[in-house]
Amino acid sequence: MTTIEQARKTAEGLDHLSGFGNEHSSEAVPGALPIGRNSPQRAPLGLYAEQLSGTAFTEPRAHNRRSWLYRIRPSAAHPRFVRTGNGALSGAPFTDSAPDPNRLRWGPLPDPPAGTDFLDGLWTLGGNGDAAQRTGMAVHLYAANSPMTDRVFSDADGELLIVPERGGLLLRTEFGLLRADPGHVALIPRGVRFRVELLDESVRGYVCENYGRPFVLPDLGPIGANGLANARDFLAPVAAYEDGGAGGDADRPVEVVNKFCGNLWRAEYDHSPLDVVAWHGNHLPYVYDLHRFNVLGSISYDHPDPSIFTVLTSPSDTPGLAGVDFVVFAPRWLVGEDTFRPPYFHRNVMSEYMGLIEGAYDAKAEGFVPGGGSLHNMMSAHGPDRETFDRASTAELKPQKVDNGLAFMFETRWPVTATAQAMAAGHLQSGYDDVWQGLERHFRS
Ligand SMILES: O=C(O)Cc1cc(O)ccc1O
Ligand SMILES: [Fe+2]
Repeated sequence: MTTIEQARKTAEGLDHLSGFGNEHSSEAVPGALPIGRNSPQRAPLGLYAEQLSGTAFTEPRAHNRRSWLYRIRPSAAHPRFVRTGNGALSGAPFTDSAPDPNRLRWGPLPDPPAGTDFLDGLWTLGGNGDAAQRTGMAVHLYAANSPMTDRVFSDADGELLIVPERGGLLLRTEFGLLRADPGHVALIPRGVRFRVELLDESVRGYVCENYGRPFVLPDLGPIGANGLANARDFLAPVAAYEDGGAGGDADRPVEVVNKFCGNLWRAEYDHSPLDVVAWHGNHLPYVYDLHRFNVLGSISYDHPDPSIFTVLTSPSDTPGLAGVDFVVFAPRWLVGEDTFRPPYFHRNVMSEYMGLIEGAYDAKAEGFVPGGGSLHNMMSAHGPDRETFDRASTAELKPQKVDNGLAFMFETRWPVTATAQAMAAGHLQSGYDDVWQGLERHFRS
């Protein structure tokens, strides 16, 4: 069997635990989870007990995130980390180019050389804030064609929201296995070790690295108790562990790569750190199928603000102001009467990075393609391109199903500074401004 066939077989029919932010528990071996306490004098089955804290010990109960891991070796048993190359990955603060008020748009990342795994295939587009201050976010793209073999990654800087666009991923995490196909998203919490295997020859997608408060479901206010992303559709893994070196083979060392304050550090372990036999807690990885999103919208007139499409939000200290929102433009009906139905022209104090998972987006006739992305920074004027404006201004307003695409947005409170590599990239499109050329003067006084 090829490694892809093996990964596909493993990814078939994985068990899950459903719910968002829940206190879940799971054991891969019966009896591995202590009952009634976290730190018994001797943990069951000779395991080591270890707490992983995603929030300060003292944060309010409603925000508090931590998990208890029962593992073959404690995480503390590791050699010294040394700096390794960052590749095309970088972290906030982003200072290698000036924040740019122009509308920017990129085509997809070029295919990487053979043998590129998920970690080597990460390419930073830009971001804001400061990883060391635990504020802001980064936008990364990835393109890979090889599984992570004998190596594991963890990000101390933030949680990783992975948005596959091409090809499926099998994520082997400390908490167990998850699969993420295009149209699904996966979240790896801060500090959780994981390895990415591929379910297809070539994979590509987007990553939002969130340095700030962990993503939560948005409040629903007058919407009521249900709707948007429903909590029960978020799936955490069940416990699964590796015993020994890489792939369970004691003689194969494992490279553990840790992203810390923007840089990559590596250490060679003599065992896999994915050796958690049981766990309980709420600092957990999960997957979510974007097709499950319950899209709400206007059933009378006008185009609602896209905040109504928020899947996950990372709150700031200011109520209603997100460090970053993850927003999805999923298939939906448009029925607004006397309404310009596509996204309106606007200037926004928030900065908008958009990507396309499949198909097309209703504000752009051409040029915004799957795997590509656009950046409309703080106060930059944007909206429908000329072709879309002309079409939608004269369209017959019968009920219309928009079901030819899946787009998303990382909307953030601070301007996104693109990296120098993103500003110099061959796939940065020139002439993006032209999509708004030819919007004629129609004024009659
Ligand atoms: O710019 C965009 O395409 C995203 C967007 C969509 C929408 O429906 C309303 C506002 C907005 O910023
Ligand atoms: Fe916008």
